[in-house]
Amino acid sequence: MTAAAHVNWQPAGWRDRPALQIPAYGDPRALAQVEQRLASLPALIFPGEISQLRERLAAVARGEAFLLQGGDCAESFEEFGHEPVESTFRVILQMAVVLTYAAACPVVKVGRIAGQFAKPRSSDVETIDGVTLPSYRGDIINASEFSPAARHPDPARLLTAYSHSAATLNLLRALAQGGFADLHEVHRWTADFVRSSPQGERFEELAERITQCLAFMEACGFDATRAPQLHAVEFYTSHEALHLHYEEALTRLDARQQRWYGGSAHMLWLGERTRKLSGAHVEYLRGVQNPIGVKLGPSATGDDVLHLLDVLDPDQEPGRVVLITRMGSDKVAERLPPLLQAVSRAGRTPVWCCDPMHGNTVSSSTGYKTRDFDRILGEVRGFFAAHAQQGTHPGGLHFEMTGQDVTECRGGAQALTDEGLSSRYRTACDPRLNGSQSLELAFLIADVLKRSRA
Ligand SMILES: O=C[C@H](O)[C@H](O)COP(=O)(O)O
Ligand SMILES: C=C(OP(=O)(O)O)C(=O)O
Repeated sequence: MTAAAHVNWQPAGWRDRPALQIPAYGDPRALAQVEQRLASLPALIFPGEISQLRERLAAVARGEAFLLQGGDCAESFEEFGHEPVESTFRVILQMAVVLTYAAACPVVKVGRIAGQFAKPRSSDVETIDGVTLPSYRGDIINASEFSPAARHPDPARLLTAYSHSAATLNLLRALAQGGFADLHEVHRWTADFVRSSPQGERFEELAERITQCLAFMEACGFDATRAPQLHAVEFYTSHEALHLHYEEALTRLDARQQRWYGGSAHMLWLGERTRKLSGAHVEYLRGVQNPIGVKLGPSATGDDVLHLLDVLDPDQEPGRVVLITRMGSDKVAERLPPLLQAVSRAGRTPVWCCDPMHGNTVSSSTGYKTRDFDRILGEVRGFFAAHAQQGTHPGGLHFEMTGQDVTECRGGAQALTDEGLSSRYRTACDPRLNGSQSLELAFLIADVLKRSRA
């Protein structure tokens, strides 16, 4: 958006629009105090980083790079600590290495992390054994425990979300820049529980080839100390911009460019349930400079997408919008091509990204929300096939995943079944791929990506 366009935009402008999925707070004064406090704290990210990510995404849109976005469905205050952050970071690194090696193209790494605390829900209430309470909406709003006190929206949680995000980001910056992500350390990235699995062994072979390549190049005189790309990675954060009180309070004006930016994450996305043109979420997101993701489910039409692009990206800026399609494995072949055609015909070149998680959620016979590994892979294959047919660029993938050894999605080489789900089902909301399933998927997708780029 040009600087002039901001004349008609203010961070609080969303308040005049219907704001879906944000609960009413019982004590508006307490909420306002928290907002004031947040507004006085430093932004978590800086405008230069946003510009850099926009450049990287522009390369993805041109077909010169690939986007990998992944992380928790919902981050949790209780599970917070070094281990969950490091394990997710290392699996994203592993997946990125697998994809980079196969497709010989740079992978832009974006975590659903350091702020993914608000969840849109299908129903406002949950009923258990005849008791009805407000739904759990993510730790920034209420707690998942099923009691009236826990489900009450508490404004103090916004401050906790901010401090958890700041600490997570601090760790991510250290992991990305401080030696852990050095390509010479590639052998150390595999978690113990994955190491002896077929995908762990396959990764070890790849790591060995990379190590040999580095040794060969260094023997030929290549000075690795002068190649910063080998020693550190760029890692960006993202979350759904759902809780607009939080987002507004962290919005800052970049004095140099006279443009607003969202200071809570590098990339923000608009959810499938809040993408109505006249709604508060679109109004907020149109005014910030961050790259904007837009979730598109099976009901989205070509016109819906074009109208959203007109509002969110009126100047057709490279790297501004990432269209994240989540159709379901059974619908992707029918629903995706009309969107690709409409957008191409309009001469638009957004990043196209596939979220194979949210259209593939089912209930297990044992009462858990789950997703099947094969259907996840099926949607990814359908995404690549639709792009190949339409001549558009399949730019990236978006996963709900964790580096930990959870049992939330069925299938994969681990052959998790309904009965196995209960042993380590820990998600606060939707089922995630575990570290082993994520790596397995990366190897399978690497083959598809390689063919698509060839
Ligand atoms: O992550 C996405 C949504 O918040 C989630 O799928 C909603 O789940 P629900 O349908 O159980 O509310
Ligand atoms: C809520 C999410 O997705 P969607 O808006 O696609 O349902 C999500 O990615 O957390």
